Amino acid sequence: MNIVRFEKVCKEYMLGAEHIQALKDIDLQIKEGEFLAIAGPSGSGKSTLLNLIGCIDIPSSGKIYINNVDTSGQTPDQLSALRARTIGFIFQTFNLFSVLSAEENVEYPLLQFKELSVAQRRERVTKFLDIVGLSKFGRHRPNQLSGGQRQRVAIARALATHPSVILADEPTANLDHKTGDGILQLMKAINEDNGTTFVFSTHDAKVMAMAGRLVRIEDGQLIHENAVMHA
Ligand SMILES: Nc1ncnc2c1ncn2[C@@H]1O[C@H](COP(=O)(O)OP(=O)(O)OP(=O)(O)O)[C@@H](O)[C@H]1O
Repeated sequence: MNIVRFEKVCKEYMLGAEHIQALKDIDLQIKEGEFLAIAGPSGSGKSTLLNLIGCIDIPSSGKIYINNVDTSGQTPDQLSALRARTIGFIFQTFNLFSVLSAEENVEYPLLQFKELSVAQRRERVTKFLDIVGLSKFGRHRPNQLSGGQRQRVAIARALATHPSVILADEPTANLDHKTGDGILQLMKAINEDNGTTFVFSTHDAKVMAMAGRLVRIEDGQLIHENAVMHA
């Protein structure tokens, strides 16, 4: 099943009087269970594309379907509910709450799901901190964790809501090579073990090489796609 479908999607920004065409006629389909990299140089449109998939932003024209739901017909409230239930986010700067412990950071997005009991929330927190290898660090605050550990907390937080797809905007950009490698390996293992769909942007060739599928973007256009044989 397609989790994401873009049909002739364009995104324009106005910068003063200047018209910036950030994305042009993007046609893209992302299937359940993919481990997909979006690669391209700085300014090519990777973040814009991820923001549109994540319903953080809306297209100037074209259609975006998430789980076969046409997002163009949705109100801002409906879009934010769709986002909360369907999309997990991982950021290059981790974006954890510094005053909350690792456990509390993972629990935070679950607080809006009124159908979950306290026990069910705790169960998910324990499960996903375990999956990312941080069972012993639940009480630590972000400033008591390394960069790689912080990104692992962010991955657990993204997984906790059981999203259809996890979007990661340059998830290794602020990590040294070895730590970044570990984060990618972890995402890949979660993809293989649980079938979680990941879409991540990168301009790092080593990160691209780990993708199941690579989508290249340049000047706001998809230039070619290929399956990565050794992934
Ligand atoms: N809010 C905005 N207002 C105006 N222009 C924008 C805005 N956001 C992005 N752009 C422009 O759209 C284009 C694509 O930007 P985008 O951030 O998607 O690129 P990127 O590939 O993610 O770059 P990087 O790798 O440097 O993060 C760029 O020309 C950028 O300057």
